[in-house]
Amino acid sequence: MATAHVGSASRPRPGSLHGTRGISVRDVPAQTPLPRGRRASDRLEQGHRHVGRRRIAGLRRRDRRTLLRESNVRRDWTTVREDLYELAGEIGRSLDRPENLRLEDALGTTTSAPIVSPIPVPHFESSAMDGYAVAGPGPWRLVSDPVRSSGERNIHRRSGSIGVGEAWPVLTGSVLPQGTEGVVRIEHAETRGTTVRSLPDHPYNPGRDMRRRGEEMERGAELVAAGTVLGPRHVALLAACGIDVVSARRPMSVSMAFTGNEVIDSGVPQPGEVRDAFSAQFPHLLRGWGADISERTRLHDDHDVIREWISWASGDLVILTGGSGSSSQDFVRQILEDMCTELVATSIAVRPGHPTIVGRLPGDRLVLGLPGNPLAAHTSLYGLAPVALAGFLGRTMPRLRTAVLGRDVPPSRKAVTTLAPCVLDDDVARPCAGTRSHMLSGLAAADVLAVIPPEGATDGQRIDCLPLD
Ligand SMILES: Nc1nc2c(c(=O)[nH]1)N[C@H]1C(S)=C(S)[C@@H](COP(=O)(O)OP(=O)(O)OC[C@H]3O[C@@H](n4cnc5c(N)ncnc54)[C@H](O)[C@@H]3O)O[C@H]1N2
Ligand code: MOO
Repeated sequence: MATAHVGSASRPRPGSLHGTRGISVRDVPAQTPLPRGRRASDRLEQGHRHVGRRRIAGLRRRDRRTLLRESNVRRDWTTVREDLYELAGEIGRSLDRPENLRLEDALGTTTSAPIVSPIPVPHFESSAMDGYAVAGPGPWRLVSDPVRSSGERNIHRRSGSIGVGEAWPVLTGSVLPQGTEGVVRIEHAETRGTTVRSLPDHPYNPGRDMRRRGEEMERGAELVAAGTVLGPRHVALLAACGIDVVSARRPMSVSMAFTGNEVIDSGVPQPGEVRDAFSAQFPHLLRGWGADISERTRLHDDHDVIREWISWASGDLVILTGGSGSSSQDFVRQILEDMCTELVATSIAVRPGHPTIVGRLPGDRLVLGLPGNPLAAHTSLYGLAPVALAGFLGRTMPRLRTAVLGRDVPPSRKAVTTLAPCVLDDDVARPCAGTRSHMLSGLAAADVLAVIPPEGATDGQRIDCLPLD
């Protein structure tokens, strides 16, 4: 990972052309021939290897501006993801706040330690069917009457014992009497008076339809690993094993603001207006990745308003959309470059989404400044937000899936990674139409975002893909 700290700035860095307190930038021109076996993305990151997570807190404003001007180079997309994961992990660990949560409050939280079973599973010998517990070959003599439920009486708990030639009525899940050698299902038995026989077409099999203590898991077996996002299925297993309290990290809280005076919330947009294409679904996407939305709001394009909101945003992760460009009216960029104490990226070598800003705000908060262009905002969100959440919560880095590319994609003219909305046809990713960064029709049709490397990819090549859920 490329890390540069202002404090360690005096060390000369290989490959730097010039330095500002040791932080220097060298942009390798895209047309430079690549050494054998190197990818264009290697070149990009190699050229900028000292541009990365850098602490800028405490710098004088002028030094900060110089640093940012020089560091406003495109960082490799994969490296930005790795650096973001690491920074989010640092912040998550520094806050160190696993909590003991009641199981019913734990859904969607992330376990901070492995959870083991306090009991063997199953924890007692029981019948898997309604019928008769028996011992020895049939016929058998019933030694107990069936019991009937009434009130709070738990008839599954009734215990007893049988000997060879004896039968005992059982229910699915009830304790087997001592001496049981097998269970005869009720529909496979004929009962006359106190005599029970197996029907001729269902001969008795000893050992059948019994649930053995510990056959699924031993006591102490791991039920869920540390770092597991507890879903309904995990909660079911934990409940079945008698777990009442789990040690888990609470979800990462997210504050979201959507900027743009031209953005309208409802109805058909007029010329000069756009209909907000983010706020209806971004919070849901984030919740699906394990976040808790603490704030969502629309903000006017007003420097002071945006700055004030960022200062007070309470989320562990602060997300803004729009204003990420470099014009005098793009306040989000100006404010984040001023406020961030550490910057992972001010520009990413990815298309769409290159103006995305990734950094750390005072108060141990992460920030993503997403572009306003609708496809770019989505590709940045899908590419970065799950990584931030995973790092923060101590989960593993979200996996990319792979697919076979369904057609040639030429090298990128700007040596950037392309996130291409693709339809999945079995294992074949076919690029969609309608994927310029202001368009959404390709994304709506797509199943994945194919990660096309800067050098392009050929028909039939296996490539990474970001899932779109
Ligand atoms: N001179 C340059 N201009 C632009 C560049 C560049 O490199 N040089 N980059 C372009 C790219 S790429 C992007 S992406 C955008 C980044 O724009 P901003 O993040 O500053 O966003 P805005 O200017 O506020 O908006 C851009 C676009 O998106 C629409 N928008 C904004 N919010 C929403 C929303 N909630 N729902 C739907 N659409 C939204 C907004 O109306 C604009 O059309 O800059 C390019 N320009
Ligand atoms: O990079 Mo822009 O973010 O292509 O739309």
